[in-house]
Amino acid sequence: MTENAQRNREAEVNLLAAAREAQWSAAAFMGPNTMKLVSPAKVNLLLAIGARREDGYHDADTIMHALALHDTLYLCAEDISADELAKRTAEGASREDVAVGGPADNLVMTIDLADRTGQDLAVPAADNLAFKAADRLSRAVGRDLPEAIQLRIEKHIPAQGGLGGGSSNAAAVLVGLAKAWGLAADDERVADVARSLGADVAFFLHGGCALLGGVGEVLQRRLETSRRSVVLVKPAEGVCTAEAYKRFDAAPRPVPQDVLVCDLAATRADDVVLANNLAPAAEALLPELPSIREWLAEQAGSESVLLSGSGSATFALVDTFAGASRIATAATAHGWWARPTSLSGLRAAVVPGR
Ligand SMILES: C[C@](O)(CO)[C@H](O)COP(=O)(O)OP(=O)(O)OC[C@H]1O[C@@H](n2ccc(N)nc2=O)[C@H](O)[C@@H]1O
Ligand SMILES: Nc1ncnc2c1ncn2[C@@H]1O[C@H](COP(=O)(O)OP(=O)(O)OP(=O)(O)O)[C@@H](O)[C@H]1O
Repeated sequence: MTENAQRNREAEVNLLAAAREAQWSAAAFMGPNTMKLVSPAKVNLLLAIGARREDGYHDADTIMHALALHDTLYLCAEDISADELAKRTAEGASREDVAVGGPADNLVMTIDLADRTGQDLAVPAADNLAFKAADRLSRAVGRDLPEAIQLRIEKHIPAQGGLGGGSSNAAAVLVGLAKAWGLAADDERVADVARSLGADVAFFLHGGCALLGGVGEVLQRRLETSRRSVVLVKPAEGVCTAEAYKRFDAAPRPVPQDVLVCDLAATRADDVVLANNLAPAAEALLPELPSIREWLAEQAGSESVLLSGSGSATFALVDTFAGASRIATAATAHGWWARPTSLSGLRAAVVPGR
């Protein structure tokens, strides 16, 4: 094939992909039963890990703050006939984007994951936290009639960044299905399922800024949110959260007591002194992380820079969005993924007016 023909072939493929995207967006925007959901990222302003418990999890005091950076989800749940369920279940058996769950294998879910972060994240539907959320909620409320759920996830939050993307997607699905299934917004079964899915999921039901205890899933109280800008910088590699905790156990180091006392008493996000005692363990797993932290500290001052959760995203708090954008542009030139954003009061929520 000549170079030109090759280029034309690639252009055709891109056009096809673009047309498919446009078709999906149009369907999503026009479908009367399709809900649009916002699914924000988070950073941990404080992460104070304590002792390892019997179940392998660690006690944790954490202050999480939602970001304006978010994934967008489109969710459509519809009743189907038993024949249709059987047909879709049979078709789905050989497809990675389809998973079947519910108390009577009655729920067939299709997940279309569009990764906009450049990572090309591919997660089989059955492993997607969004599916696990739907499956567990349907069991918790005993929905056993044939049902189909179509979910589109447009990802802007990089995975394995310590930014809680998967957990936030799960929370958004819980919120969307609670609405579709006529559950009260404060139905305890929604909160219970959230806590069962992972340490970070419950936070996203509240969003904004909050102090959490337990293993990071028990809301203690809310803090006044901040309006500061944020720049996120992440190397190509992620950090596996479980690995970071394992490394932490080899040499546990507490957050300094004076910082902990100050943070546990803080009522405003702006008063929180940044601290994360999981950071040394995560940084030991990924040698590029200390270089990113040092580079960011030169740009924004070391007291404003912290690894988020188990990483691999490091964030810096900056006073202006222009400042965050300037640093993000410079970080991109180093080959890192970087985004300017801001702290926000967002939570996992249905976008109204659709
Ligand atoms: C690092 C943080 O993101 C900070 O917000 C969280 O602590 C982790 O939240 P997450 O990703 O929702 O974590 P999960 O999916 O619940 O747990 C992943 C793994 O991390 C470890 N883990 C997590 C939370 C915790 N308090 N103690 C732990 O030891 C466990 O090995 C667990 O198997
Ligand atoms: N909806 C989802 N979005 C992203 N990742 C998902 C999702 N469902 C399951 N995963 C899996 O979870 C892994 C971690 O993704 P996630 O974005 O939640 O990481 P994280 O930012 O480190 O999370 P946390 O801050 O909660 O530890 C991914 O590598 C992927 O295999």
